[in-house]
Parts: sequence; C-alpha cells; structure tokens
Amino acid sequence: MIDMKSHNVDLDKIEQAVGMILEAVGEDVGREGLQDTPKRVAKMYAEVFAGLKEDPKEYFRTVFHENHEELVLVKDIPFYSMCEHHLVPFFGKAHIAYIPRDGVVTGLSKLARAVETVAKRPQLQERITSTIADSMMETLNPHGVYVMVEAEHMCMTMRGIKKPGSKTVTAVSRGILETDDIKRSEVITYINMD
Ligand SMILES: Nc1nc2c(ncn2[C@@H]2O[C@H](COP(=O)(O)OP(=O)(O)OP(=O)(O)O)[C@@H](O)[C@H]2O)c(=O)[nH]1
Ligand SMILES: [Zn+2]
Repeated sequence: MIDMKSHNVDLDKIEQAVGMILEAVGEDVGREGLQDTPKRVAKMYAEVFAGLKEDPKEYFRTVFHENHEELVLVKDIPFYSMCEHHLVPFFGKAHIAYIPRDGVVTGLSKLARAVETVAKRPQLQERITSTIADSMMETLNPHGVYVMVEAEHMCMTMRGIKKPGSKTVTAVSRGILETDDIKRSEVITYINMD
C-alpha cells in the first residue's frame, strides 16, 4: 500500500493532464469506460514513480557484522521501470554482487529494495545500474561492487524501431571488481549459471 501523500505527488494535476491527453487524441472523455481513467492513471503514476523521493542508500544502513569478505551475489531480481524519454515501461532483471569489507554485510532483501526504489522513477537503464553500484560503494564501503541489468524496452518494441525480444544489457563495476579481471569474470560466470 502506497502513501500517496508521502512523496508529494499532485494527483489532481496528473488527472487533469490525462484528461487533456485523451481529449487531444480525439477520445470522448465522457464515455463510460473512460470516466475514471484519469483518476486511475494518476494513482498508477504515484505508484510507479514512488521511488523519486526515496534514497536507496537508506537501505544499506541495515548492516550485520559477519566475517565474510568473499562474494555475495543476488541475481535475477525482477524490476519494472519507465523510460524517461517516452514514459513507457522497460523491464527485466538486475544482478547485484559485492565483496564486503571489514565484515560489513547488508540484508539481502535490501539489494532488491534498492532496485525497486531506483526503478520507480523516470529512468535510463544506465542510470539504474550506476546508481545502485554507487549507493553501495558510498554506504557499505565494500572491496567492490558489480551490477548488471538486462531489460526489454517497450519504446523499442511497441513503437519506433519495433524490435521485440531485443535486450539491453548494462553493467557497472567498482573497486576490486573493476580492477581484478578474474574476480569480475567469476561474478559474470555465476550470473550466467542457471
Ligand atoms: N541510453 C538509453 N537510451 C534509451 C533508454 N530508453 C530509451 N532510450 C532511447 O532514447 C532515444 C530517444 O531518441 P529520440 O530520437 O530523442 O526519440 P525518438 O524519435 O522517439 O526515437 P526512436 O525511439 O528512435 O523513434 C531512443 O533511441 C530510445 O531507444 C535507456 O534506458 N538508455
Ligand atoms: Zn524510451
């Protein structure tokens, strides 16, 4: 359940705007099926953009101390986002790996929560990838981070160039996972394993 007030979304303004778009495309905004559409779309935007006022770094304040300075990988984290150029969805999976330092590990679910927060904004896939990696580097101070995101962009499938099935992969490495090729390939091997 989302608290619409907490992130200051102006539902009335979205509602008006959606009514205007429907009018502009030649729809009869008074017809039965469309009567509540502007209101519904406003609620939907509040939900899909709920991450705008959240800071993914907050999640990484939950830490535990465990003597593990080896790889941690959470893979196949599903996400849905909205492309900032066309405001249509792009969606796929994120894979997040890090190597803790000084025994500082975060809760596994926090990695998935960070993906949610960052995805629920008008976005670029590249920015989702780097924001997650940089938030982890800043808060957990790990030896290294590797984030890979794979997604299908509706703006490339249902419109424009129309290439359904095409996938975009973005990857960001930081720290030792940027400098140590062997460790980074190990992570990529685990990501590619079923
Ligand atoms: N780098 C990047 N580009 C994206 C992303 N999502 C959508 N795009 C691209 O943003 C670009 C916008 O290009 P424009 O030429 O300004 O817009 P357009 O005329 O609608 O472009 P077409 O999609 O080619 O029809 C397109 O090439 C999209 O494929 C993303 O996450 N990252
Ligand atoms: Zn787009």
